[in-house]
Amino acid sequence: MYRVKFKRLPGSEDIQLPQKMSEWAAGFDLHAAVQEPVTLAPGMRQLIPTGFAMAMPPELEAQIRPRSGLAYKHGITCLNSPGTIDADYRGEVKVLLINHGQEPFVIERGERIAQMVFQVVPHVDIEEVDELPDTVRGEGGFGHTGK
Ligand SMILES: O=c1ccn([C@H]2C[C@H](O)[C@@H](COP(=O)(O)OP(=O)(O)OP(=O)(O)O)O2)c(=O)[nH]1
Ligand SMILES: [Mg+2]
Repeated sequence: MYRVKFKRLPGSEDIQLPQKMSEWAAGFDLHAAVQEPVTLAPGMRQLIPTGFAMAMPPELEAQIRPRSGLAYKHGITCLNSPGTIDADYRGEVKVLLINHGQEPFVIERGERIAQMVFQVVPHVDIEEVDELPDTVRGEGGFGHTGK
């Protein structure tokens, strides 16, 4: 079990902190901390505040992912999916939504707009070399094994 600290930001006291909607949900739903309803016209993107900042242990990252219901019903998704929240980021968590649908979509204050999934991220040291170890695959890729 990892402990992650959440801090509500000024003006967002009424916004629900990220919340799991079922016991074993992978994601914590994120709520829109928009002051006024925001209308996303078809094809448009908007950075939506969530009203909180957080601090997690350095072995974690958090991914911001779309909600499938919004994607299926309205074409609303995260443009940079999955968004990456670094363990050392202390700014407000924001969600970059895009409307891939045909209709304008209104985001109301407090609405659940995306979800956040925590992951353990291996920290890696880079070593520059002249030769890489051989493999059977070699440089084959991008469908070289067939359809
Ligand atoms: O959907 C997202 C993606 C990122 N961030 C915040 C947290 C993350 O730690 C920071 C930087 O994100 P990223 O590394 O993806 O963006 P960048 O363009 O590389 O910016 P930077 O130069 O600040 O790292 O922005 C969000 O709030 N929401
Ligand atoms: Mg970056």
